[in-house]
Amino acid sequence: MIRPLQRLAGSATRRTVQSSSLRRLYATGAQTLPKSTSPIVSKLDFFNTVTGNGTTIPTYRVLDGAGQPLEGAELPEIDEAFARRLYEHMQLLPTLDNVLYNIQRQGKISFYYGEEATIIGSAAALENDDEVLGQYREMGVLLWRGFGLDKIMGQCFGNKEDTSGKGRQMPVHFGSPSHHFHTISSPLGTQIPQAAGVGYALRRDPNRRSKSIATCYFGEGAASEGDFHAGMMLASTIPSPTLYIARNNGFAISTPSSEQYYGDGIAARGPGYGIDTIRVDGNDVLAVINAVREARRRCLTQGRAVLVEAMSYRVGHHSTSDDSFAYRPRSEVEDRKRIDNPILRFRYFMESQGWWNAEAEDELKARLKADVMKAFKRSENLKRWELGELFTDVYGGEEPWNITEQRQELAGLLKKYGNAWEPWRKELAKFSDGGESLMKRA
Ligand SMILES: Cc1ncc(C[n+]2csc(CCOP(=O)(O)OP(=O)(O)O)c2C)c(N)n1
Ligand SMILES: [K+]
Repeated sequence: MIRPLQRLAGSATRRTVQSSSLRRLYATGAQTLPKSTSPIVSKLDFFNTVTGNGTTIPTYRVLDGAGQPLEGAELPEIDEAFARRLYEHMQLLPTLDNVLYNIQRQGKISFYYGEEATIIGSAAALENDDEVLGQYREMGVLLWRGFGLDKIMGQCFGNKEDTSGKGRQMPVHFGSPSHHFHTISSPLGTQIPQAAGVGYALRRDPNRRSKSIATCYFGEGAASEGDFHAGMMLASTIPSPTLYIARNNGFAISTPSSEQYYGDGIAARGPGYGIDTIRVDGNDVLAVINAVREARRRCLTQGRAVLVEAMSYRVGHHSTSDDSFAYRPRSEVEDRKRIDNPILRFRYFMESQGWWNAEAEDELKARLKADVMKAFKRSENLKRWELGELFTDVYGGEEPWNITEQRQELAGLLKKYGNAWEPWRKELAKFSDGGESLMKRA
């Protein structure tokens, strides 16, 4: 009978034999452990930064705050016409923002909000038929692709110009198959794993393989959703040409990014998934163009995902239902507008090239405002879609029984209460917030 102690001694001997044979295997260079390129170290050392030594990931920029090239920076090759096109589109966003914001205050549409150098710079660096899956601040991509102000207004009003949404979506939830712009959905983060699927579909399509990529925009707040990690995992393990652009604008409504994550932003997560990553100054339109062009090139040549984190600051309120001065000082916003304004920075650059002056600025601002107001006035009077459209376009073939039932129920309700609706809507419009607080109480 073997006593426990002897059994232990016996297994210890076996372990010794095993480890010496392992030692021989290692000595001959044989790989017996899961594949890894990790070097072996004998120092007990924990880490929590990507770059090591406690330093954070750098931010790539080419223009300084005064619009002058940084020493050693390579600017993208752009001519005057292209620079003007960039600048006009950047200026168009705040113009639209102001008009739509004021319309909303009169209760005409639900809400609107926007951003500039990151959106226009990235749009300019993509091909117009790259698939785009946005969050809700990427209207500039559509404008860059020629979507047009009438279509923008049409979607916000839900009128007949809104040919894909047919008034069934919230304002600024655009979608346009012909512009390769997938419909925005309100739940945060859903587009992130979907984009990995779109990228994979492109890779499998013989006509689009190595030509088109999927581009996915999201905020640093959305990156806290589980869908972010699911998307990164998918794009990294089932490789696809998917470009992730994280817009880090410092706030997710009232949550500052300092409370959103404890690590080094969103960029630090890329290497964890083996994804090529860069952090770029999102207020430097030329740096964004360079970074996104190179990211796109990598997506296509490697057939793999790339992550770009664009750093900026949300100077506007989150939306028209938000008063951001409740959670950040007005002076902070004013400072950022003054010190780090993406439009102004590019204007300084244009001026230094002799491509822009005060006269051109005045002309542009007047023209953009007139264009936006014209589109707004036209849109206001256009007919809207029938309510019955609520039930179309989801199911092909015969209408399912439950949809028929819902359609009939709505018809009954409209018959009974339809007359009460119009005055109620007018009542709501009298409120400066479009009746939102009243609805909340109801
Ligand atoms: C799953 C989900 N949770 C919460 C919300 C409410 N919500 C809408 S926008 C938003 C903030 C998003 O912030 P971020 O992703 O950083 O984008 P940003 O608005 O700053 O561009 C929140 C919490 C939502 N739409 N979906
Ligand atoms: K954000």
